[in-house]
Amino acid sequence: MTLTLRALGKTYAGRRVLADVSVELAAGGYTCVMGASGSGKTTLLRIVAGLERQDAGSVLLDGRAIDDLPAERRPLHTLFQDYALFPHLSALDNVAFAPRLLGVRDPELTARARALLRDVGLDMSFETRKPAAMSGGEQQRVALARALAGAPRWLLLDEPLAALDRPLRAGLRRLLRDLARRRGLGCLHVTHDPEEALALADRLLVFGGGALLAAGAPAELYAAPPSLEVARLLGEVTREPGGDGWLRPEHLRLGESGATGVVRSLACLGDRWEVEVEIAGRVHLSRSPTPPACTPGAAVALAWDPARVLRFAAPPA
Ligand SMILES: Nc1ncnc2c1ncn2[C@@H]1O[C@H](COP(=O)(O)OP(=O)(O)OP(=O)(O)O)[C@@H](O)[C@H]1O
Repeated sequence: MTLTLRALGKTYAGRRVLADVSVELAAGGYTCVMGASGSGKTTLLRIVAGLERQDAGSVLLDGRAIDDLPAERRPLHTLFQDYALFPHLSALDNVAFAPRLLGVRDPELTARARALLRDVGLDMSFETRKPAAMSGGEQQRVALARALAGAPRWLLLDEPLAALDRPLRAGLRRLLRDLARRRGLGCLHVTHDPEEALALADRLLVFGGGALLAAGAPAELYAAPPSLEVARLLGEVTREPGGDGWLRPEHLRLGESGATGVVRSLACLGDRWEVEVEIAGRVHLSRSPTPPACTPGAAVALAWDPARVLRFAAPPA
């Protein structure tokens, strides 16, 4: 089902939160939504879910407006950061909740809920456990199984992994991507995390000040962002030594020749190294996968490929 947002607008107490947002999202596509805090991402998701009413524009599924359809009748399911499981129900009963409402009965009901728990990587020991006896990652897996149980056409995800620590996040991210792809499920996923957006999305929407600033393939927007704001949302940038452009830190290399400066600091970030180099009073950031052969205070040179320099028009005054 194609999801179309047509000229959506929303104002809260005289303040415009979304302005004329139009975009068409293909069935089965994985779209991530990024933007600074307060840029209207959650509001957009809530409007699509039917939890909030827009002031202008329309939400359409396969070309048919669903604006008058209450949230529970839309073929969508929303996954929240805080899981929102029913605390008094076991994992199995949480998952069985929607199909039961739809009239599915045992033994089909239990079989279906069990299969879904298995699909999200939870073994039989979870069936009788209630949310309070589960970790955050396990609860989010149950929430995902519950979301899938109603066979939605679109999954709306509002920072679903934000409360989890890094290794858990990576595991759930892969699970989400695999489940969505295997089921041809469309996903609209709000995240602050560029790594998450780059890993999951085949399409990225970037919001700023309630408007759509950029839309495209995440890797392309990372490599060629249309503005400094979009560039920064997707990762760090550092100034071009001696110039007015910008570079991704991994494109600024410590070498034998180039712009010379002094090492200010060195840090190992696990899978990469980060070096701050000061040139003419400005600090530049260089990242590499291998340990740099320098120490703080040493004189070094920075080199870069001019084709990697990002240049942006000055923002409107
Ligand atoms: N019910 C409401 N009443 C009044 N203002 C609201 C309401 N809901 C949201 N807002 C305001 O609308 C703006 C956009 O909020 P929204 O939650 O959509 O932003 P966001 O991009 O999701 O932010 P964050 O990344 O911090 O979650 C914010 O300034 C927020 O304070």
